Amino acid sequence: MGTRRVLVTGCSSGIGLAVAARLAKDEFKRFKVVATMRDLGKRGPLEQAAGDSLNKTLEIKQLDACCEDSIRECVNSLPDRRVDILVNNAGTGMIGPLECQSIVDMKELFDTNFFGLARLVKEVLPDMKRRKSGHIVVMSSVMGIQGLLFNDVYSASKFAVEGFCESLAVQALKFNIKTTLVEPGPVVTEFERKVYEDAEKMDLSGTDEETAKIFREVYLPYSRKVFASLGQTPEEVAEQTVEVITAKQPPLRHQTNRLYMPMTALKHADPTGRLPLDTFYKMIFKHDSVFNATLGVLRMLQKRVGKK
Ligand SMILES: NC(=O)C1=CN([C@@H]2O[C@H](COP(=O)(O)OP(=O)(O)OC[C@H]3O[C@@H](n4cnc5c(N)ncnc54)[C@H](OP(=O)(O)O)[C@@H]3O)[C@@H](O)[C@H]2O)C=CC1
Ligand SMILES: CC1=C(/C=C/C(C)=C/C=C/C(C)=C/C=O)C(C)(C)CCC1
Repeated sequence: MGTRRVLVTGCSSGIGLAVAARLAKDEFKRFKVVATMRDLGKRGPLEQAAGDSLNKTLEIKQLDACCEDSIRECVNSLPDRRVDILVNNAGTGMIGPLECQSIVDMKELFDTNFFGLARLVKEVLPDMKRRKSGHIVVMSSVMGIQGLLFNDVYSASKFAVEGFCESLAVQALKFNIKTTLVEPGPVVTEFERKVYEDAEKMDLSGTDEETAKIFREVYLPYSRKVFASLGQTPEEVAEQTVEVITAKQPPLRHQTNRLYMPMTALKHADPTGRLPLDTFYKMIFKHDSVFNATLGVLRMLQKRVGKK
């Protein structure tokens, strides 16, 4: 197989940056990376991470996932408009009590996380179909499989992403186009910094005192603990994304964090939904005993399997 052109979105930081740099530095030089970001003023960290590969196996282009014209302009600028692999990574987070979040902000989140994907796929799919080859790789989340309290809107956006890809994958396969949803658990990136910074500043006067207290005193500290104990690096997620891209038969879904898998497995273990609901309830509201015990078990597992 010759060199494959990979278009990655959201490369100014985090997972997108790590994926673009990792692909560009591939020891077998299998990829030509088109690393995109909406604000080229933020290209510094990627240029640094790309090192010698910059302007050789990696080029940086402007692309805003919320703007069809910018997507078209970027794809039109590529020889034959050819994108062999799309890594749809651009996305943002949002946490907090629903009553404190505006519909405008929710729509903005969906505009990036869901409609951004729809715009990108609409742009590259027809050419992939004509060529009868391609791979659509999408940065979803464990929250695309399973909701988490105070992540209602973010989780909904990732469920939308999952439904979209699962539906499209069947038709795509008919044209020899592969689809993969990469599903990371917590990853230590700007994403984490931004959501917690927003949460600290959040005006909680729109909700009742009990909910505000649960968010501030239970959810925030515990979820931060989860990031600290289970959080992966963007490089770990990038490594697994490359494995998915180079697999002979790429999976439809790939969870990157083995330590988070017991959580997502609950969903499939009980179709009534009671098991994950009751377990999460206990972990959160009876956290002193159950939550700490769970973290203890996960840490033990972590030592055994290595942090993956
Ligand atoms: N971090 C985590 O815990 C997890 C993250 N994910 C998913 O991984 C993906 C990457 O997130 P992560 O690397 O962690 O977070 P970062 O905040 O570090 O990176 C997000 C990237 O998306 C870009 N972006 C946001 N909006 C747009 C847009 N409209 N057009 C183009 N680019 C845009 C950001 O650009 P800019 O700098 O301009 O804002 C940035 O480059 C997201 O889809 C996220 O949902 C999934 C599971 C866990
Ligand atoms: C609070 C809490 C949890 C937190 C999970 C977190 C914080 C997951 C974050 C995932 C992210 C950030 C995905 C991004 O797409 C658990 C472990 C489910 C157990 C129940 C209590």
